[in-house]
Amino acid sequence: MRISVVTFPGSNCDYDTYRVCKSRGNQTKLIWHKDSDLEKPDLVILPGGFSYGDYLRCGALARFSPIVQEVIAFAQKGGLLVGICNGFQILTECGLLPGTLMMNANLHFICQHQYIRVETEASPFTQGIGKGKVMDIPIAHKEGNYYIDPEGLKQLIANDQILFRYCDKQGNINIESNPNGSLDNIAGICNKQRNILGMMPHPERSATETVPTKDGRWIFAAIENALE
Ligand SMILES: NC(=O)CC[C@H](N)C(=O)O
Repeated sequence: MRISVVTFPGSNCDYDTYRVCKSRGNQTKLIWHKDSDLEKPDLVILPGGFSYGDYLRCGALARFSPIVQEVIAFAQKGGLLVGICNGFQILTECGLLPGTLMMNANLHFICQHQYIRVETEASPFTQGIGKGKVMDIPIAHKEGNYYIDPEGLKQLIANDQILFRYCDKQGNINIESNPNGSLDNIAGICNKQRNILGMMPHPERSATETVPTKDGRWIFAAIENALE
């Protein structure tokens, strides 16, 4: 499949994401944020990093980059769009995903291995992985504390939009297995139409032979199968 990975000034996971996508046999391109052409992708990824230095609020300035209009148009036509970490923050800033990502509860940047649980298979990003599957996928962020108002949370649950929750090795979801204070241990969600994924953990950092955990590959494989 054809994948476009967008680079913003300050992105630092763009090349990792590019490399993983390419190594899996996908035709992959890096697209500069000032470009206005996504080059006909099947999947667009907004990678992690510190776009515009995280000034103001993570993702708040990146949403004004020229390419973002193309990304929105692509997603509105049903194209598959994934925002990882800073990419997730940008998607909430654009209004493509509901809720917001606040400062971590402990006010620190957290970089660690993290277990997350697949909450539903009903999405192109999780199909075939298995509901309840526990995956070790690293996190690295300071503003990953997901929040949405009570009505919004009700909608997310009712529409089965919560794809991943933070958990422990056994899959238990509780305050101890919540690294950043996220409401309801939410680690990743999709939109109502189910073509946009935002997640704080980094699947691209756990998808190659050279790293100790490879669970991110489940997510790339699910998307590839969905687009086959
Ligand atoms: N790895 C990332 O994408 C980090 C996102 C953002 N800079 C934060 O610290 O929250």
